[in-house]
Amino acid sequence: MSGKSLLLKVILLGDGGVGKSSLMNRYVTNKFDSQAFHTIGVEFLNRDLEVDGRFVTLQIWDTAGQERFKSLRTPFYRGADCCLLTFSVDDHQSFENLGHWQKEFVCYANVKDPDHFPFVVLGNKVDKVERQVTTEEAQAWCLENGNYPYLETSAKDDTNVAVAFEEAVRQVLAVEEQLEHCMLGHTIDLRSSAKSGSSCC
Ligand SMILES: Nc1nc2c(ncn2[C@@H]2O[C@H](COP(=O)(O)OP(=O)(O)OP(=O)(O)O)[C@@H](O)[C@H]2O)c(=O)[nH]1
Ligand SMILES: [Mg+2]
Repeated sequence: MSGKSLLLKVILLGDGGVGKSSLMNRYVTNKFDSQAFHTIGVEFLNRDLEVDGRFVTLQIWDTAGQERFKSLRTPFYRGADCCLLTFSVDDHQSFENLGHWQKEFVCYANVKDPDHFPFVVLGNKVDKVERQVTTEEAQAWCLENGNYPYLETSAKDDTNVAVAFEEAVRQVLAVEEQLEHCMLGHTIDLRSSAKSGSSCC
Protein backbone atom coordinates (compact mmCIF):
# COMPACT_ATOMS: atom_id res chain seq x y z
CA MET A 1 0.00 0.00 0.00
CA SER A 2 1.47 3.35 -1.06
CA GLY A 3 1.55 5.99 1.72
CA LYS A 4 1.65 8.92 -0.69
CA SER A 5 -1.68 10.64 -1.37
CA LEU A 6 -2.58 11.38 -4.97
CA LEU A 7 -4.41 14.64 -5.76
CA LEU A 8 -7.14 14.08 -8.34
CA LYS A 9 -9.32 16.79 -9.85
CA VAL A 10 -12.81 15.67 -10.83
CA ILE A 11 -15.34 18.00 -12.39
CA LEU A 12 -19.14 17.85 -12.25
CA LEU A 13 -20.90 19.01 -15.44
CA GLY A 14 -24.55 19.00 -16.45
CA ASP A 15 -27.62 21.19 -16.84
CA GLY A 16 -28.64 23.67 -14.17
CA GLY A 17 -30.72 21.98 -11.46
CA VAL A 18 -29.71 18.34 -12.04
CA GLY A 19 -28.11 18.19 -8.58
CA LYS A 20 -24.35 18.67 -9.07
CA SER A 21 -23.91 20.86 -5.97
CA SER A 22 -26.16 18.55 -3.98
CA LEU A 23 -24.03 15.52 -4.92
CA MET A 24 -20.81 17.29 -3.94
CA ASN A 25 -22.28 18.55 -0.66
CA ARG A 26 -23.76 15.17 0.20
CA TYR A 27 -20.40 13.49 -0.40
CA VAL A 28 -18.18 15.99 1.40
CA THR A 29 -20.42 17.33 4.21
CA ASN A 30 -23.18 14.67 4.28
CA LYS A 31 -25.82 17.39 4.06
CA PHE A 32 -28.71 17.96 1.65
CA ASP A 33 -30.53 21.23 1.04
CA SER A 34 -33.94 20.91 -0.63
CA GLN A 35 -33.89 24.67 -1.42
CA ALA A 36 -30.38 24.86 -2.94
CA PHE A 37 -29.46 27.98 -4.94
CA HIS A 38 -28.05 27.82 -8.47
CA THR A 39 -24.23 27.88 -8.56
CA ILE A 40 -22.57 30.94 -10.09
CA GLY A 41 -19.22 30.08 -11.70
CA VAL A 42 -17.46 27.24 -9.86
CA GLU A 43 -16.85 26.00 -6.34
CA PHE A 44 -14.65 23.19 -5.08
CA LEU A 45 -14.35 20.96 -2.02
CA ASN A 46 -11.76 18.31 -1.09
CA ARG A 47 -12.26 14.89 0.43
CA ASP A 48 -9.65 12.25 1.28
CA LEU A 49 -10.48 8.64 0.53
CA GLU A 50 -8.86 5.26 -0.01
CA VAL A 51 -9.68 3.22 -3.11
CA ASP A 52 -8.21 -0.25 -3.64
CA GLY A 53 -5.31 0.56 -1.30
CA ARG A 54 -4.50 3.95 -2.89
CA PHE A 55 -4.80 7.13 -0.79
CA VAL A 56 -6.40 9.90 -2.80
CA THR A 57 -7.35 13.52 -2.17
CA LEU A 58 -10.32 14.15 -4.37
CA GLN A 59 -10.71 17.77 -5.41
CA ILE A 60 -14.31 18.04 -6.57
CA TRP A 61 -15.10 20.99 -8.84
CA ASP A 62 -18.77 21.89 -9.02
CA THR A 63 -19.75 24.07 -11.97
CA ALA A 64 -22.72 26.28 -12.85
CA GLY A 65 -24.93 24.47 -15.36
CA GLN A 66 -26.92 27.48 -16.52
CA GLU A 67 -25.91 28.65 -20.01
CA ARG A 68 -25.42 32.28 -18.90
CA PHE A 69 -22.48 31.19 -16.70
CA LYS A 70 -20.57 29.41 -19.48
CA SER A 71 -17.69 31.90 -19.56
CA LEU A 72 -17.29 31.61 -15.78
CA ARG A 73 -17.04 27.81 -15.69
CA THR A 74 -15.06 26.77 -18.81
CA PRO A 75 -11.66 28.20 -17.70
CA PHE A 76 -11.68 25.65 -14.85
CA TYR A 77 -11.90 22.51 -17.03
CA ARG A 78 -8.17 22.29 -17.70
CA GLY A 79 -6.27 19.79 -15.62
CA ALA A 80 -9.33 17.70 -14.73
CA ASP A 81 -8.51 14.00 -14.30
CA CYS A 82 -12.12 12.84 -14.63
CA CYS A 83 -15.42 14.35 -15.76
CA LEU A 84 -18.75 13.41 -14.18
CA LEU A 85 -21.48 14.03 -16.78
CA THR A 86 -24.64 14.51 -14.76
CA PHE A 87 -28.33 14.55 -15.67
CA SER A 88 -31.55 14.17 -13.72
CA VAL A 89 -33.69 11.08 -14.36
CA ASP A 90 -36.85 13.23 -14.10
CA ASP A 91 -35.67 15.65 -16.82
CA HIS A 92 -35.25 14.18 -20.31
CA GLN A 93 -33.78 17.39 -21.71
CA SER A 94 -30.88 17.20 -19.23
CA PHE A 95 -30.18 13.67 -20.55
CA GLU A 96 -30.33 14.83 -24.19
CA ASN A 97 -27.76 17.53 -23.33
CA LEU A 98 -25.09 15.05 -22.17
CA GLY A 99 -23.42 15.11 -25.59
CA HIS A 100 -23.22 18.89 -25.44
CA TRP A 101 -21.53 18.75 -22.03
CA GLN A 102 -19.08 16.12 -23.22
CA LYS A 103 -18.10 18.27 -26.23
CA GLU A 104 -17.77 21.43 -24.14
CA PHE A 105 -15.46 19.61 -21.72
CA VAL A 106 -13.26 18.09 -24.44
CA CYS A 107 -12.94 21.51 -26.10
CA TYR A 108 -12.18 23.70 -23.09
CA ALA A 109 -10.14 21.13 -21.13
CA ASN A 110 -8.10 20.66 -24.31
CA VAL A 111 -8.32 16.87 -24.03
CA LYS A 112 -5.80 15.36 -26.44
CA ASP A 113 -7.23 11.83 -26.53
CA PRO A 114 -11.01 12.03 -25.86
CA ASP A 115 -11.49 8.30 -26.63
CA HIS A 116 -9.43 7.36 -23.59
CA PHE A 117 -10.49 10.15 -21.20
CA PRO A 118 -12.31 8.90 -18.08
CA PHE A 119 -15.92 10.08 -18.17
CA VAL A 120 -18.51 8.75 -15.69
CA VAL A 121 -22.24 9.35 -16.24
CA LEU A 122 -24.56 10.01 -13.30
CA GLY A 123 -28.37 9.83 -13.45
CA ASN A 124 -29.35 11.77 -10.33
CA LYS A 125 -32.67 12.11 -8.40
CA VAL A 126 -33.54 8.38 -8.56
CA ASP A 127 -35.63 8.91 -5.43
CA LYS A 128 -38.24 10.62 -7.65
CA VAL A 129 -41.22 8.46 -8.58
CA GLU A 130 -41.91 10.14 -11.95
CA ARG A 131 -38.99 9.35 -14.27
CA GLN A 132 -38.44 10.63 -17.80
CA VAL A 133 -35.26 8.63 -18.52
CA THR A 134 -35.08 4.85 -18.15
CA THR A 135 -32.02 3.00 -16.90
CA GLU A 136 -31.79 1.14 -20.23
CA GLU A 137 -31.87 4.39 -22.25
CA ALA A 138 -29.06 5.87 -20.17
CA GLN A 139 -26.99 2.68 -20.33
CA ALA A 140 -27.39 2.60 -24.13
CA TRP A 141 -26.10 6.19 -24.42
CA CYS A 142 -23.08 5.34 -22.27
CA LEU A 143 -22.29 2.28 -24.38
CA GLU A 144 -22.56 4.19 -27.68
CA ASN A 145 -20.56 7.21 -26.57
CA GLY A 146 -17.45 5.61 -25.10
CA ASN A 147 -18.58 2.71 -22.90
CA TYR A 148 -18.72 4.96 -19.84
CA PRO A 149 -19.71 3.65 -16.41
CA TYR A 150 -23.26 4.65 -15.49
CA LEU A 151 -24.51 5.15 -11.94
CA GLU A 152 -27.94 6.17 -10.66
CA THR A 153 -27.69 8.43 -7.64
CA SER A 154 -29.77 10.39 -5.19
CA ALA A 155 -28.15 13.23 -3.32
CA LYS A 156 -31.34 13.45 -1.30
CA ASP A 157 -31.39 9.83 -0.09
CA ASP A 158 -27.59 9.36 -0.29
CA THR A 159 -27.96 6.57 -2.84
CA ASN A 160 -24.73 5.60 -4.66
CA VAL A 161 -23.09 8.99 -3.98
CA ALA A 162 -19.86 7.60 -2.48
CA VAL A 163 -19.90 4.79 -5.05
CA ALA A 164 -20.02 7.38 -7.86
CA PHE A 165 -16.97 9.32 -6.63
CA GLU A 166 -15.06 6.07 -5.96
CA GLU A 167 -15.84 4.94 -9.51
CA ALA A 168 -14.38 8.22 -10.78
CA VAL A 169 -11.15 7.47 -8.90
CA ARG A 170 -11.07 3.89 -10.26
CA GLN A 171 -11.45 5.17 -13.82
CA VAL A 172 -8.54 7.60 -13.39
CA LEU A 173 -6.32 4.93 -11.82
CA ALA A 174 -7.16 2.50 -14.65
CA VAL A 175 -6.10 5.05 -17.30
CA GLU A 176 -2.94 5.77 -15.32
CA GLU A 177 -2.07 2.05 -15.25
CA GLN A 178 -2.63 1.75 -19.00
CA LEU A 179 -0.25 4.67 -19.59
CA GLU A 180 2.38 3.06 -17.37
CA HIS A 181 2.09 -0.13 -19.45
CA CYS A 182 2.49 1.85 -22.68
CA MET A 183 5.59 3.64 -21.37
CA LEU A 184 7.07 0.30 -20.33
CA GLY A 185 6.40 -1.00 -23.83
CA HIS A 186 8.22 1.96 -25.37
CA THR A 187 11.24 1.40 -23.09
CA ILE A 188 11.52 -2.16 -24.33
CA ASP A 189 11.28 -0.96 -27.95
CA LEU A 190 14.11 1.53 -27.50
CA ARG A 191 16.41 -1.02 -25.92
CA SER A 192 15.81 -3.53 -28.70
CA SER A 193 16.53 -0.92 -31.42
CA ALA A 194 19.75 0.15 -29.63
CA LYS A 195 20.92 -3.47 -29.73
CA SER A 196 20.43 -3.60 -33.50
CA GLY A 197 22.82 -0.63 -33.88
CA SER A 198 20.25 1.71 -35.43
CA SER A 199 20.57 4.44 -32.77
CA CYS A 200 20.68 7.98 -34.20
CA CYS A 201 22.84 9.55 -31.46
N1 LIG B 1 -35.50 14.79 -5.08
C1 LIG B 1 -34.23 15.16 -5.27
N2 LIG B 1 -33.92 16.46 -5.39
C2 LIG B 1 -32.61 16.78 -5.59
C3 LIG B 1 -31.59 15.81 -5.66
N3 LIG B 1 -30.41 16.45 -5.88
C4 LIG B 1 -30.71 17.75 -5.93
N4 LIG B 1 -32.02 17.97 -5.75
C5 LIG B 1 -32.73 19.26 -5.74
O1 LIG B 1 -32.66 19.82 -7.05
C6 LIG B 1 -32.47 21.22 -7.00
C7 LIG B 1 -31.19 21.61 -7.77
O2 LIG B 1 -30.07 21.03 -7.11
P1 LIG B 1 -28.60 21.65 -7.25
O3 LIG B 1 -27.68 20.73 -6.53
O4 LIG B 1 -28.59 23.07 -6.84
O5 LIG B 1 -28.41 21.55 -8.84
P2 LIG B 1 -27.13 21.99 -9.68
O6 LIG B 1 -26.91 20.94 -10.70
O7 LIG B 1 -25.99 22.29 -8.78
O8 LIG B 1 -27.64 23.32 -10.40
P3 LIG B 1 -26.72 24.58 -10.95
O9 LIG B 1 -25.88 25.03 -9.83
O10 LIG B 1 -27.70 25.60 -11.40
O11 LIG B 1 -25.93 24.05 -12.11
C8 LIG B 1 -32.40 21.60 -5.51
O12 LIG B 1 -33.68 22.03 -5.10
C9 LIG B 1 -32.05 20.30 -4.82
O13 LIG B 1 -32.56 20.22 -3.52
C10 LIG B 1 -31.96 14.43 -5.50
O14 LIG B 1 -31.13 13.50 -5.56
N5 LIG B 1 -33.28 14.17 -5.32
MG1 LIG C 1 -24.97 24.03 -8.40
